Formats: sequence, C-alpha cells, structure tokens
Amino acid sequence: MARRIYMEIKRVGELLMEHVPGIIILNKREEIIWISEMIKKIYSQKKVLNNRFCNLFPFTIDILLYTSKIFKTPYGKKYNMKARKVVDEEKEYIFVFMQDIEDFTNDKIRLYCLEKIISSINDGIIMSNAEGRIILYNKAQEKLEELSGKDIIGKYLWEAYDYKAIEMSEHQKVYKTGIPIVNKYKAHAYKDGVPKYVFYSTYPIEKDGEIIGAYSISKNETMLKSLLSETIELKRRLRSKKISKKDKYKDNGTVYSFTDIIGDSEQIKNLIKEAETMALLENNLLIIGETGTGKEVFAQSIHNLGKNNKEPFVAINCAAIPENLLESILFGTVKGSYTGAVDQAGLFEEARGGTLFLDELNSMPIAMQTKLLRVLQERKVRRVGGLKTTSIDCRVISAINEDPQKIIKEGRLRQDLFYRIASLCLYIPPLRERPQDILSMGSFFIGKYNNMLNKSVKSFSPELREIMLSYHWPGNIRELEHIIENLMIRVRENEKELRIEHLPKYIQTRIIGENAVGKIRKKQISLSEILRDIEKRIIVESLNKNEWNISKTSKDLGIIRQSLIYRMKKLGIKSKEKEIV
Ligand SMILES: Nc1ncnc2c1ncn2[C@@H]1O[C@H](COP(=O)(O)OP(=O)(O)OP(=O)(O)O)[C@@H](O)[C@H]1O
Repeated sequence: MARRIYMEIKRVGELLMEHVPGIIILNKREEIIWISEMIKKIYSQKKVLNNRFCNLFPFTIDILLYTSKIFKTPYGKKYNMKARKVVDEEKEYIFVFMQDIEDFTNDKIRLYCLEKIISSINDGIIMSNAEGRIILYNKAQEKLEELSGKDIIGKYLWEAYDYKAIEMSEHQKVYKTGIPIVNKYKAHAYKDGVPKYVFYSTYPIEKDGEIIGAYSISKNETMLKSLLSETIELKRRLRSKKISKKDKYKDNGTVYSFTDIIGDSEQIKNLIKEAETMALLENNLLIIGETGTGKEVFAQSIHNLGKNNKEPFVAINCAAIPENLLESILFGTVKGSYTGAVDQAGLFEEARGGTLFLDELNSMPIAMQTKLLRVLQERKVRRVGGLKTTSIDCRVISAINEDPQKIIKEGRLRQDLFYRIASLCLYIPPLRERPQDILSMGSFFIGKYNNMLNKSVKSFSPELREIMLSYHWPGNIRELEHIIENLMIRVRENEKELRIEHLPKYIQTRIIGENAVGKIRKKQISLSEILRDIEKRIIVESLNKNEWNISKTSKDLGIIRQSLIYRMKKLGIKSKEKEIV
C-alpha cells in the first residue's frame, strides 16, 4: 500500500514539475522521500534522500507552510520556497516548491504576468493582428462595450462589430498607414440598440521595422470626466494668471500667426491673403481641410491678426470629448446639476471677446448640434442645470475635415447649423495638391530637427524627393513632419542627405509601395521597370552607404560579390552614380 501511495505521490510530483521544476516531497517526519531533477542538480541524491529537511535548509516546514521564503544556495542562486501539505489515505506528505527567482524573466512566466496585468487594469485593451482578427480583449474592454472576450476573440473586427465595410475598421487603417489615431470618442458596439461609447486611441504594433497589428486603449469615461474638468480648470487658472510675456501670444492661448505659416505654392500664398482679409471681419468662419492641413494654424493666425487679438483664443476638439461632457464644457455647469458638478463657466463664456475654435465639428453628435445652433441663434448661453442666461460675445471659428455637402447629405451635419457657422469659408487644399509645399515644408522640418538633434542635413536624395512628391500624404503636414522626424532620427551625424533607407521599413513600404503602384496604374511605367528601378535604387543606396566598397555592399545586401557585380552591370550602375544619388 505504502509503495502504491509513494508511486502516486511521485507521479503528482512529476506532473507538478511542468509548472515548478524544483520539488521536494517529505513524509510526515519531514524526511525527504523524493526530489525532482532540478533539486538533483543542487544536491546529491544520496545526501538528500531520507535526510531530514531541517538538516539541509535554514527554514522549518512550519514557516514554509505559512509563508514563502527566499533561499540562497552557496553559489549565490536565489529560490523562492514554499510548502503545502497533502493528506492521502491518512498518510501525510509535504510538498516543498522551489521557484527559481530568475525564472520570472522566462517568456512563459512573463507572458503569464502580462496577461494578469492586462486583465486587472482599468483601461480597456483590444488588439488585432495583420488580418484584422481580434487576438486580445481584456476585462475592462468587456465592461466598457458589454461584449464578451470569449465570443469575439478570433473573430474579424468587422464581424465582431458589425461594420458595414472593412474600411470602417480603425485598427486596419492604423495597420495599413502606421499612423496612430488618437483621442476618439465613438461607439463600435451596441447593446440592445444602445451605443456603447468609448474614449480611445489606436496605435500600430511595430516589430523589426514592420507593422504586425494594432491595439486600442480605451479609457473609463467617469474617470475621464473628472480629469477633463480638472484640466479645463487648470487652463483657466493659467490663463487668468498670464504667467509669461516672453512668448508674444502666450497669454491669449495661441502659438501661431501668419508669419509661422510655411509654403511656397501659389495656393498657400493666396490662401494666406484670403485668410488675412477674413481676419478683419467678425463673421463666423468655417475652415475645411483634411486632417493635418493646418486648420488650427490658420484659425490662430486669423485670431492674432484680428482686432480682438488681446482676448482669449479658446479651442476644443469636439471629437475628443464625450457627448454628455461636451455640453457642460461648452455651456458651463451649475453646482449640483450632476454628481461632482461645480459652478463653472463654459468655453463660450471663457472666450468672451475673443474666438472659440470648434475643431472637428463634423464629429459633434446631432443632438449637440441642435443645442449649439440655438446658442448661436440666440447669442445667449445657459449653463447646464442653471436658469440664468448670459450673452455670448465671441467669434466662432469651426473646422471640419470632410466635404460639408457630403456630411449634410448623410445627415451628420445640420444644414441650418452649417449656414450659421459658415458665413465665411476657407478651404485648405491637401498637401498632395501643392507639391511645392511638400519640399519647402520638408526643408523647414529638416532645419527644425537639425537644431533639435544637432545634425547638419542639407537635402533629400533625388529618389526620396521623387517618392515624396508622388506620395498622397493622407495625414498631410502632420504626417510629413512625422516622416521627416523619423528620417532625421536615423540619419548619421556626418550625413548631409536624407535617403529612403533612413526610414523605418513600414514607412518605406507605405510610401514606396504606393508610389510604384500609382505609376503602374497611370500606365506611366511597367511592373518590370518598377522592379528594376527599385532594385537599382536599393543597390545604389547601399553602395553609397558603404562608400562603394563591393565586399561591404554585398554583405549589406546579403548577396555574394559576383552577384552584386552582375546586377550592377545588368542595371547599368557605374560609380559615377555616386555623385548623382
Ligand atoms: N502651413 C503650415 N506651416 C507650418 N506648419 C504647419 C502648416 N500647416 C500645418 N502645420 C503643422 O502641421 C501640424 C498640424 O496642423 P493643425 O493641427 O493646424 O492641423 P489640422 O488641420 O487642425 O488637423 P486636425 O484636423 O487633425 O485637427 C501642426 O504641427 C502644425 O504646426
């Protein structure tokens, strides 16, 4: 019988070894009856078996049953030790577990710990892979969207969220462009027809220069509400103190004026002239332009040229604020109107005498648009929960990043509100329609990062310039700056020219791929020419990088010398190209 139980206990020990490799089994008299392979590496089996535990270790079993202890071997290795009692057929056994502390750096354990952390944090996390399948959905996200991770992990995003088109998936957008989408407030999930709004940002996951997926972090709205109120309160206090006069515009809430606007194209020059005229009028103004085209830059410049430029410029991004909070932020609150509400002026009151800039107005929910329209018509505002009305006395500049006619047709922008906010209209064309500005702004950003990073870059390589001119710049100037920043980080201190190879791989694929496909589509060039062109470009870039040393270049490209020489001949690469690239 005893033998059977011993075999059984030994089997349990072996099974447990999968999880904790260091196991010692003791009988009731605390004599060691079995040890795992890992313990055999520390002590000789002869010395250990049948010996009493207290002869070998500095702790009593009673202590280890009660709490875990760190044990240091004579060689300096540390183990975490704990004990558990097992009673079987009235026999008592004690299992002592020894966990290598450094094991915590093992991938398996690290992964386990990360999973624990992800499931216990307050922020919602959802992650998808390259195909758009959901691979992670934590508990907090379940709470926010009232969906179950069990049901949706493994599904495509568009299946899980019932999107009408794959393009509606922001994760896929981020995966394809590599550009994060930040501070969104939107509902993707619906419970019994009720939208589950979440406040979130989506980021790409980059590994070895390639994007392999995307993830979003969603915030808890209640917490966010109090944070936002605090931020607004802080801003107000800062503004009222007018801390510094060093920056010429600091005390009115702006940083840009027309002199900061860069661009050599006729379009931008005309636009500045148009905007300068509009600055002298006091009508409400609508600025239309894709994301990152400089709508806020123009709005601030217009304010600073206007006669009320000493008064505040107050900006709010309508897409970033939860719907029920937007109303209190714009119109203000009266103490007690909801839990935690204080007597607080809204932004309309804050902007008195100056300008209120409503960015991404097209994201404002329709119900809120109705309230805004009423305020603009009556030119009076009433704080949430209050009875008293206050006259409003500010210029309203709004910005939208979509075609107004289209969103009116789709019912996302009230037509009457559009007429109210768009007495004057300024349209900023996308960067791809003003190629001259791509280069002038590019040079401006080179200068900016030369200063910041202590580098002395002078220009773009001809290849890079060509690619930049034919890329379609969906993120406009913001994206251009992001790309130049990436180039400038990677270019070496002694280099004078930015080249394609200075870009991370995922950006290269994004901009080169599109360039090539664009040319093929326009039938300007055949696929084989494109491939030849890319091959030539990569080889010449690498030759330049390696100062035309054939051995170094072939190593760099991962091909043998002979193959490199053959390809150079085939592609007509001669060393004179050193000067032209
Ligand atoms: N003409 C310009 N000259 C200099 N910098 C510019 C110009 N246009 C845009 N920028 C820069 O590009 C970035 C984006 O500008 P801005 O925030 O004004 O764009 P936006 O159109 O308001 O974007 P969004 O619609 O996403 O709010 C800023 O860093 C700004 O400094």
